Order: sequence, then structure tokens, then C-alpha cells
Amino acid sequence: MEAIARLAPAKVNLFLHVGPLEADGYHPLASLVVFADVGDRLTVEAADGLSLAVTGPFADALQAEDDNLVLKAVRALGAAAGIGEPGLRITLDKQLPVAAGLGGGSSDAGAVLKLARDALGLPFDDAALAEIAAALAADGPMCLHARAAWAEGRGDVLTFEAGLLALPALLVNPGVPSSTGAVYRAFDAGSPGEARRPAPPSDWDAASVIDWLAIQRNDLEAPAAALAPAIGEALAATADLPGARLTRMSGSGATVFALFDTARAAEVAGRALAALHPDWWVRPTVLR
Ligand SMILES: C[C@](O)(CO)[C@H](O)COP(=O)(O)OP(=O)(O)OC[C@H]1O[C@@H](n2ccc(N)nc2=O)[C@H](O)[C@@H]1O
Ligand SMILES: Nc1ncnc2c1ncn2[C@@H]1O[C@H](COP(=O)(O)OP(=O)(O)OP(=O)(O)O)[C@@H](O)[C@H]1O
Repeated sequence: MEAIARLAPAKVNLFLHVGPLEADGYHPLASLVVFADVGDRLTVEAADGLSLAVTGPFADALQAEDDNLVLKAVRALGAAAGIGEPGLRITLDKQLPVAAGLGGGSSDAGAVLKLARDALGLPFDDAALAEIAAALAADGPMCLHARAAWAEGRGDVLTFEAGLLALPALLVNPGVPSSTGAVYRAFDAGSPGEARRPAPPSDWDAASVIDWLAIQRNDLEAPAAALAPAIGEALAATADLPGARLTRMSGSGATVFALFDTARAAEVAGRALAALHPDWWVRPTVLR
């Protein structure tokens, strides 16, 4: 069998409204999630045993191989299919920063579940794979489907949104990891509001979406920035860029995004920011 490959795209929370901690240890949330055209790259081919090789600029940021969500996902798929540990040689080209609010681990798991299904010829549709992904991470199902969706519940109750048009954007990570669990705990120390899904924008053109997003928020932004001041620096530097129409943190950070009117404006701004902060991860992209 030939090797097969997929992009595991970065996830962005355009807004994130978080409610108070529930008895199950999770927070109810309301979010609109979209996906970038940048991400990790997963490659899979049939082999005698199961193996994972990690390459790319952020390979060193990942700890023990057995903790990798890629192996956990493939083992869970083998168990669900009743075939034991699948024989697959997997390569993860880690292009996304780790613990970055971009759902990288969940997106890797989603991509490898689809690749392993196809390589092994297993009769699982995407909904069945999303159930396996849900057991791995709250962001698992959204990153498995990897298309624009309203997320509610603990992030796993999805309503796909076909109206949203492509949004030119810049992704900026200031090089500090942000622990999701620690950010939610810092959030708990404040006084949580409600995780209500807002009425959608009056129109899905980019200008209306940006105006509507400006009155939404990411409730994890302040607690994450209190833990990692570099997030505030990234927000300020990104908001200052010519053409940046809206700047916000994604997920539990530390990555922030800015929306632009055109892909060209995002690219120009990205070059300017990379020159100012050569140690930051800066990527122009299109969110959809
Ligand atoms: C911040 C977001 O990325 C927004 O999409 C997600 O809510 C986080 O999703 P995730 O990283 O997939 O989260 P998990 O790996 O399942 O959980 C990590 C930790 O985050 C907290 N967590 C996560 C999701 C949620 N709705 N409420 C939570 O309180 C829990 O303490 C959990 O132990
Ligand atoms: N393939 C993987 N890629 C990234 N992180 C992984 C992977 N497998 C396991 N992990 C672990 O998961 C943790 C979260 O990493 P990830 O990059 O998915 O965070 P994130 O982008 O903040 O996710 P989210 O937006 O869902 O909160 C890391 O601390 C890392 O050790």
C-alpha cells in the first residue's frame, strides 16, 4: 500500500464564552470554531507493527511517544474495531506549536483516525470516528470534522455552519506554552458569566462577521494572559498591525489571531510582525 497523508489543520475559536465549572470537571462553553490552511502533516502506511516518528520544528516540544494523542487515537480505533493494535507506520510532521490553543493534538488525532480507517478499510463513518475522538479530548470531535461549527456543551456538541465565508487571518504565537487545565483553573478564580450562544450575525459577509465578533469575547483571554504576559504582548503587537480588523486569543492560548480584509493584507502584516519578533511563530492563513 502507498503511504497516505492528510493535513491536521489548526483550529481557531473565533469567540469563546465559558460558563461556571460543572460537577464533571468541565466547563460549558459556546464557541464558533473555524480551521486554518496551516497545520501538522500526518502520513500513514501499512506495516507489521505500530510505530510513530515525529519530525518538524515542534517535534522536541512533545514528550513521551506513548502520551501522543496520535497513538492513543489509533489504539482506541483498533479496540473499537476489535482488531487489537493496528499495524501502521505513522509520521507526524509537527508544524504547529504545542499547547498553543490551536487544538494541535486533537487535530492530529482526527487526521490519523481518518487515515487509519482508510488504510485499514474499517467501516467507520466520521460520526463514529468523532465518538472515539471525544474520549481523547473535548476538542476531539470538532477537530475530527475540521469544518466551521458552533460548539456547545463541553465543546463536543456541534452544529455545522455553512454560511461562514473564508476569513483572511494572521496566527501569532509568542513562544510560550499555555496549559489548558491551568487556564481553566485561573478562570475559576474569577466570576464566570454565562456560556450562551449568541444570535448569528445579520449577514455572513466578512465586514458583518467582524462587527459581530467585536461584541463577542474569549473568556479565557484574561486568565491566560495573567498566567503568561507574553499573550498580552502578542495581542498588542498584532492589534497594532496595519489592516488588523479584530484581534483575539484562540482557545486557551497562547496563540492569538487577527482578521484582515484581504489575504494580501494578512501576508504584509505577517512579514512586518515577523521582522519585529523573529522568535514568534507567525503564519498568514485563511480561516474557514
Ligand atoms: C479551550 C478549548 O480548546 C476551546 O475549544 C477547549 O475547551 C479545550 O479542549 P481540550 O484541550 O481538548 O481539553 P481536554 O484535553 O479535554 O481537557 C483539558 C482540561 O481542560 C479543562 N476543560 C476542557 C474543556 C471544557 N469544556 N472545560 C474544561 O474545564 C478540564 O480541566 C480538562 O481537564
Ligand atoms: N500530537 C500532539 N500534538 C500536540 N500535543 C500533544 C500531542 N499529543 C499529546 N499532546 C499533549 O497535549 C497537550 C495539549 O497540546 P495541544 O497542542 O493539542 O494544545 P492546544 O493547542 O492548547 O489544544 P486546545 O486548543 O485543544 O486546548 C500538550 O501538552 C502535549 O503534551
